[in-house]
Amino acid sequence: MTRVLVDRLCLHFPVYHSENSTLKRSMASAVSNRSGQRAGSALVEDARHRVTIDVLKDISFTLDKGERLGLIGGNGAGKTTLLRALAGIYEPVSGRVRVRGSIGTLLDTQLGMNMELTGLENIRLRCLFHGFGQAQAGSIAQNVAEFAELGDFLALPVKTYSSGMLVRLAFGLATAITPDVLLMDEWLMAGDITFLEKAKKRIESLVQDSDTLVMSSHQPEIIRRWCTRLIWLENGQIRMDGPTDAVLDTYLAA
Ligand SMILES: Nc1ncnc2c1ncn2[C@@H]1O[C@H](COP(=O)(O)OP(=O)(O)OP(=O)(O)O)[C@@H](O)[C@H]1O
Repeated sequence: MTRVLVDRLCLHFPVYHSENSTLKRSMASAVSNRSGQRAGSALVEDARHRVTIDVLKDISFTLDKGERLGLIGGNGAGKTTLLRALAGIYEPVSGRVRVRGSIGTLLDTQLGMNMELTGLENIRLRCLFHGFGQAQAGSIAQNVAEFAELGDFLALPVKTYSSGMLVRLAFGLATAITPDVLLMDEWLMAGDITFLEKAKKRIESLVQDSDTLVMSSHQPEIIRRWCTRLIWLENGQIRMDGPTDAVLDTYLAA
């Protein structure tokens, strides 16, 4: 069963809006011609003289149930943007993205979190969103409370949390519900040592239980342990797609 379909996905971001800017003029002059892109550059000037960064260019792949895909590539290659496009946060400029089944995201601590509500209210809201009944919502709330160890803070608005506390809540919540497709960016590293150890154990069991995984990482040992397949992104394009060892060995040797 195909869980994820990405078909000729293209995504770009405008880098400048103002008409009379020195920055815009200097960026535009970096683009060799007005209709296209300079070889090897991500900068493009379109027909309306807007300078944009071409972040993802013609990305196509499918993922079957059970596959664990790692995204690798240098800084700015487009890994996070691709994860966000899979999560539905970014709409494709062209091409399409289809994900079949429930999606769980570990991309950003504030994603899906209402900062005005308390920790407990955020947990209940997420359960409501997933259509869970009261009993299941209660056990998820207990599970998150035990994991996050936030005590009385769970009854306070999330905007009063420190960044480490927010990570505990977001991470606990995101990992309490096992999705069909788990999308995960680099580890959320804003925690203390005890928390990171707990987080590692919890994420390992979530990765095992989710049937399909897409994760971005710069850590070869994590990639080898968790991924069955790798896509190497370079300047927003797929440079290589294949079994983990083959792609990682080529990437590390390059
Ligand atoms: N909201 C945005 N507006 C403009 N440019 C953006 C935006 N988000 C990302 N970019 C650009 O898109 C490109 C790809 O960024 P992305 O974060 O996807 O890379 P990455 O492969 O995840 O990098 P890293 O390994 O450094 O996290 C970069 O050139 C970045 O500057």
